[in-house]
This record gives sequence, structure tokens and C-alpha cells, in this order.
Amino acid sequence: MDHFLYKANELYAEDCKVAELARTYGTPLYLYSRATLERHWHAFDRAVGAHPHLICYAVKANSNLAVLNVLARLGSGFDIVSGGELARVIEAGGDPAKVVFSGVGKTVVEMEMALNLNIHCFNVESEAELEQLQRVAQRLGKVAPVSLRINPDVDAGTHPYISTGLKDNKFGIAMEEAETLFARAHELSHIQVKGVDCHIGSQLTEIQPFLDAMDRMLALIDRLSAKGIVIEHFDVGGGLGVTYDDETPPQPDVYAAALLERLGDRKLALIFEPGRAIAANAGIFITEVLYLKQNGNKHFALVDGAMNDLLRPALYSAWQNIIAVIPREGETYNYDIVGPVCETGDFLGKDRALNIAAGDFLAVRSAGAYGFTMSSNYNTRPRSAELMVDGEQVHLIRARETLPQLWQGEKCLP
Ligand SMILES: Cc1ncc(COP(=O)(O)O)c(C=O)c1O
Ligand SMILES: N[C@@H](CCCC[NH3+])C(=O)O
Repeated sequence: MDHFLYKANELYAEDCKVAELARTYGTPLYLYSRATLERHWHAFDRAVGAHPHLICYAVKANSNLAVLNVLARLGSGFDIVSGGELARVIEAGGDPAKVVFSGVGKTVVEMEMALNLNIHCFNVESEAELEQLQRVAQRLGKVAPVSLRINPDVDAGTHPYISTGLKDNKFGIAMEEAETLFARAHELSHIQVKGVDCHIGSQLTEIQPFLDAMDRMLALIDRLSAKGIVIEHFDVGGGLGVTYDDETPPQPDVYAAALLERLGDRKLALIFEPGRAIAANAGIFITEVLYLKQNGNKHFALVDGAMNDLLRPALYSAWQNIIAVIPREGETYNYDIVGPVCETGDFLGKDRALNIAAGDFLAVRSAGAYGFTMSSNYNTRPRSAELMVDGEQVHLIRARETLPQLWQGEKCLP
């Protein structure tokens, strides 16, 4: 069941009218649906069934405390990439014992923090990082649980900026070095080898690249096991795509079934790190039309939301559906939906057939993942408010920034 639906010709978020929320809380505005977040998380969790597993939601997709808290209450684990994300997980009531720490550049301070919190696993991405983690763990008198992130050199067939599993990408350890590094990790006094990890990219809409990566990783696990290095878990990463337009990515049940089949009778727990698949279609971004204008034959709708609020269209030429919150009958024009930021690349959508007027609200769909988390204060614009719709209830889960907050910590010279 969709929780962002037209009812009586007006967009609803769960049981609340979106236009009313926009008037009450002001725009631009992010709106999330608790029911959808929960449904998506359960779809993943159920898909893996009784096989030992951990769903570690990728915090970078949407790190609002309320979002993390909703998932923590379901028993979710978390995939983090910074000390900041770890602090958020703890603040939101997440269990550090279900946290996996990804990322190519973990600092000593972040390692200490994660070791002191006894996280589930460090996904180590280089030999230098492994040696650093050994030193930090030794100093703290801890043993670091480790999984090595291997780069399987698989083409994920996604946008080059969000493809991570190719040899030329900065992520992971080259397959040729994997066995040597596992052997090294195995002999280090304050490292405990737990798993093998890979993540080949984001917004994958085909299953084959996942299976190709898995085949290479399972072959590696079998070789390690022959050498007496026991692997307890396989972290398959995130990356499952969603429908923005007409993509038909595999659903979590099909995806998980295919992975489980490949796994065969190996006694490996599975870790999943989905971000987008859980959060993207659990959120929309609402913006108001400020002005309509025409330059030659080109129609522009100037809206109060901009690339600083929702960067994906400007950064990846990403397409996200844009609809009128209360549609009008009659003739449409093809509009470029652009924001107030002084950049030609500041657009939310191009050539969108709409019948709109100043004062109308537009909803950018699929904005729950990599929306607010990638927002900035460029052009000294306050970041949007965020709301969580929970049935008939609405919670303000982040207030719009006030102007003084925008220069907090800055100082004029004496
Ligand atoms: C290591 C890692 N895990 C998980 C994710 C989440 O990816 P997605 O949002 O595509 O599921 C990412 C982002 O691409 C990532 O880099
Ligand atoms: N931020 C990207 C995804 C990057 C995933 C993180 N490795 C997006 O919006 O599509």
C-alpha cells in the first residue's frame, strides 16, 4: 500500500493532506512516512527469512534521529561511515552491537569511539587501515572484529559517481591482494577476522551484478576456508535500486532468494546494508512555486526548494518525479523546475509537463534517501524542516534552521 497517494484529487501522506502540512510548516519541507519505512525494512528482513542475518540500514541515506529511532525499534542494525553517524545511532537508541563501520578513511578518533562502543564489525578497506586499527585496538586493550571489504571488479551498471565495485574506484581491497591481507589480519594480535564484505554501487536495477560479485566473493571465502581462515559472515553491502521513473529493480524477496540460492549450504550469516531501498520512497520533498517565467520558448517554474536542499538532480542529473500536490485541470506547459540558487545547475527537474500557478505546491517524489542528508547551506539558505507522518499524527522531527544558526560559531575579526 502506497502511503503517498492522491485521494479526492489531492496528495496525502498517510492520512494527512500534504498541502495543509505545507501551509502549516512552510516550504521547502521534507515529509517521511513511518509506515513506509517500516514496511520497507520488514520486506528486507522477511525476505531473508530464518537464515541468520542482520539488516544494517545505511545511515547516510537518511540520518534523522526519528528515522533511525523508528528502525532501531524494529531491531535494525546500522551501517555507518563516520563517528558522527555512530553518535546519531546511539542518540537514536540504536544498538552498537548491530553496527558495521564502512568507509575508506576512518580516523583514529573514530576507531577509538567504535571500539569503546563494542560495535559489531569494522569493514576495513586497506592494509594501512588494518595496521592502524591493530595499533588503536592494542592501545585500548581491545580486539577489533573485522571484515575486509573486497573490490570484486564488477560493473554495477549504474551512474559512474555511485559505482564503487570497479578496480578504478577508491573503494575496497583488490581481489589479488585479498588472501595475503586476510592472512595478515588472521595473525594480528588485536584483530579478529569475522567476515568478508563488498558493496559494488548504488541504485542497481539488475540482479546480475550482485550475483557476479557474490560468486567472486564466495570463491574467495572457500579459498580462505581451505587455508584455515574461518569466515563467519558475508556482508553483501547495499545498493538495491528503487523505482524513480520506470526502473524495475528486483524486489527484496527476489534479490534475497537469489543470494541465498548462491550461498548454498555454506554456514555464513548475511549482512545487508540497504539505504535507498528503505528510505527513498518513504519520503517526498515539498516546494512552493514562487514565480512562473518564460525566456523565449522556455518555461520556468521558480520554486523555493533548490539544489542545496535536494542535490541529486544537479549532481547526477538524477530524475525524480515532480507532481502538483493539488493538480489542476487544463493545458500543461513543459517547465524546468528551478530554484533560487545562483547556479545554472540548480534544477529539480527539466521539461516537466505541468499546469501550475504561483503559490501551488509541488512534490518531488522518492526524496527520502540522499535528500536532506546531502543538503547544505549554500547561498546561506537554511536547511528545510523535516516531518514524520505517523498515521493521522504528524511530528516535526527537525525544525527549519533559523538565520542565526547559519553563522553559529563564526566570528568577525577583533
Ligand atoms: C558501503 C556502503 N554500504 C551501503 C550503502 C547504501 O547503498 P544504497 O543506499 O544504495 O543501498 C552505500 C552507499 O552506496 C555504501 O557505500
Ligand atoms: N548519494 C547517492 C548515492 C551514494 C551512495 C553512497 N555510497 C545518490 O543520491 O544516489
